[in-house]
Order: sequence, then C-alpha cells, then structure tokens
Amino acid sequence: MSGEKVKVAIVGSTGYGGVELIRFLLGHPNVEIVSVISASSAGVPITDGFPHLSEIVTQNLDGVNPAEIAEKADVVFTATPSGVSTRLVPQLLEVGLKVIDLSGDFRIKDGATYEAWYKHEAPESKLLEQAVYGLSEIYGDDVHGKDLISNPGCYSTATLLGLIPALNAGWIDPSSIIIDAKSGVSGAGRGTSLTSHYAEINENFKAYKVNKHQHIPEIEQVLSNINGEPVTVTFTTHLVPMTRGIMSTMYAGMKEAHTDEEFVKLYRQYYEGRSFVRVRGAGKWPATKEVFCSNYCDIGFAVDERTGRVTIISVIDNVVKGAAGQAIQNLNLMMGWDETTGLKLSPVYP
Ligand SMILES: NC(=O)C1=CN([C@@H]2O[C@H](COP(=O)(O)OP(=O)(O)OC[C@H]3O[C@@H](n4cnc5c(N)ncnc54)[C@H](OP(=O)(O)O)[C@@H]3O)[C@@H](O)[C@H]2O)C=CC1
Ligand SMILES: CC(=O)N[C@@H](CCC(=O)OP(=O)(O)O)C(=O)O
Repeated sequence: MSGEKVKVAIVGSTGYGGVELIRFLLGHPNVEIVSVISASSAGVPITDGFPHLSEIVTQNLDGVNPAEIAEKADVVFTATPSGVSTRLVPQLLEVGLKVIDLSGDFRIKDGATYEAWYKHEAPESKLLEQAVYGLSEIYGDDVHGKDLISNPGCYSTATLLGLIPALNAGWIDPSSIIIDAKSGVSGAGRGTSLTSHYAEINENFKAYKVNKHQHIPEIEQVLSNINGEPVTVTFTTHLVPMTRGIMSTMYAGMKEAHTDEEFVKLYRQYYEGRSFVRVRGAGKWPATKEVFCSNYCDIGFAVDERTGRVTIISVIDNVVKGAAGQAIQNLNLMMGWDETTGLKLSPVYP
C-alpha cells in the first residue's frame, strides 16, 4: 500500500464486536474509520449509546446502505448477527467492497450443514467457496489479497489453536477428543436475554447448548481438514459470571507417550513467529485474566501418564482474539501488513 490510509466502515458498530473494532482501529496506524453504521439508530451520535467514546468518535451513526458505504470505504467489517450477514455481504461485495465478516454465516462450507446448526438459510454456495476462513495463525497465507474473510467463532478459535498442532503431528487420537469450554457473558452480545441477565448469571455457572452448539460443525470442519479424515468431537459450552474470556479445556488420548516438555516444544515450533500464540512452559496453565482485552491466545498442557491422555488448556478474550482482534489481524494479513499492526497491546491486569 502507499502511505494513504485504508478507509474502513463497521456495520454493527453498536454491538460488542463493533465497539471493540472501534477501540482497536482508532489506534491502527494504517487505517481510518470513515463510517460507523447502525441499522436501528442511524443519524444519532454513537456517543448517545456509548458515552465512553465522547470526544473520541465524533461521527453520527450511518444507515446500512451498501452504495453509500462504497463511496466512503475500501473495507467493511460486518459485526452483525448470523442471518443478517448472509443477506448483506453479497450486496457489499457487489459494490466493490472487501468484507471481513464476524458472524458464523460464511464459516461452514456446506450450506446444508450451516442450515442444520444455525437454523437460517445458507448463503449461496459460490460465496461459501469464495470466503476464506480466517483462523489467522493457520490460514493466514490464504487471506492475503482476498475480498471475503470469514472470521472464526470465539470458542472455535480457542479450541482449534489448542488442538491443531497435536492433531497435525499425529500425537492424539482424533476419535477421543472432548472439549469443555467456558465463556464470559459478553460472548452472547449486547442484547439482553433471560439466560444472560444479572440475576440469572451472577453467582451461577451453567452448561448450555450441550452437543448442539453451532461451533461444533466449524471445529469439526477444520479438524477434519487437518486430519485428512472426518473428525467428530464432544463439545460442551458453559456460561461463567464474568464479562470477557474463554477457557477451552481439551482432553485427548495420546497415540504414544509424550511428556509435557515435548508438547511445549512441539507447540512452540508450530507457532514460531506467530506473536499472538503464547505457549506456557511445562506445568504452567493459563488463566483468562492473562489475556484480558488482548489478542493473545495462551496455551498450556498436562500429560497424564496414568490415563495416557493429555489435557490442553487454551484461553482467549472472546471479544478480541475471538472476534474484533482476529478480524483486524485478518485485515492486516489481507493488506500484506505485519499481522500485529495496531494489535500489540498488553492484556489489562488486574
Ligand atoms: N461477542 C462475541 O464475543 C463474539 C461475537 N461473534 C459474532 O459477531 C457478530 C456480532 O456479535 P456481537 O457484537 O457480540 O453482537 P451484538 O448483539 O452485541 O451486536 C450486533 C449488532 O448488529 C447490529 N444489527 C442487528 N441487526 C442488524 C441488521 N439487520 N443490519 C445491520 N446491523 C444489524 C445491531 O446494531 P444496530 O441495531 O444498531 O444496527 C447490533 O449492535 C455476531 O454474529 C456474533 O455471533 C463472534 C465471536 C465472538
Ligand atoms: C456466551 C455465548 O452465548 N456465546 C455465544 C457465542 C456466539 C458466537 O460467537 O456466535 P457465532 O460465532 O456463531 O456467530 C454462543 O454460545 O452462542
């Protein structure tokens, strides 16, 4: 790129993913936010709903009009609910925009599988083929120069980054994988619901969508590609009374005995040069607070010689590496910039 900044627009800028995109993009040296967009609040200042952005974002919210977006922007992030992107993204591509979609709509390559899990009509198969699945550390090379990037799911990101090196090396039995995942409440978005309001979630801890979560086909699609044969997983999600953070705890049988130190070495080699994956030393397990508000994914291991299984623990911030941060990482990869541009912020602690 020349010295000129890339102009970006954000549809769904009033949601948690959208507002986090704004926070990071404001500090991105190669980018200018030219439009913050809302379907329901066009014409009003974004600061009406988000006073924390006062004096920082002075624009009014724009409406969802693909032709108007194309007049202003080069790239658009769609931080919109699943089902919305299916209809909107083709219109945005049609007017010449590059799109990075944060929803689940373009992640599943088989339309019938998408419809079975998401209960929405799938996008047309041509676009499903065109969309590049933007799990940055694994498929980053495919993102460069592409027009449509499908940002991975939050649980899928933590889980896949935790499993892929061991599966790829043939160290774990693909038929034995069990995933026990927990998320903070912001993962459900800004809208209120009975399951996520304060009295229901405070001092509570509950499983939900057991064996029915929409990230199961996404995780299985990628693991099957890596494995070369179909992989199915047992996947249970839980809601934790905290705002941000995902911990994915994964259990798998080892094909041959390996030590914690060998796992650490394997993973450090696999992720060499990828700044946002931090592999903990033997006997050190990550906590969600250690990646809070950052784009890091931290991974630790515990081999159990007694059972022949390994436990892999992976943590991310769902709103950052699980959504807005990885979307910006994909923008960087799309544009051929260093993938860390605008993203190298330390986690917030405590
Ligand atoms: N929260 C998270 O941790 C993660 C979220 N995701 C995915 O990212 C997407 C955004 O999530 P999140 O920000 O949490 O969701 P929110 O519910 O917080 O925000 C979604 C936004 O989409 C906008 N919207 C709703 N309907 C339409 C429409 N018809 N046209 C245009 N915009 C619309 C709404 O704003 P308005 O009415 O003002 O337009 C709303 O602010 C979702 O698909 C979600 O599944 C993925 C990974 C993690
Ligand atoms: C805590 C919580 O409710 N999390 C959401 C994650 C939503 C999400 O990321 O949705 P898509 O990736 O499918 O778009 C859930 O479990 O459905």
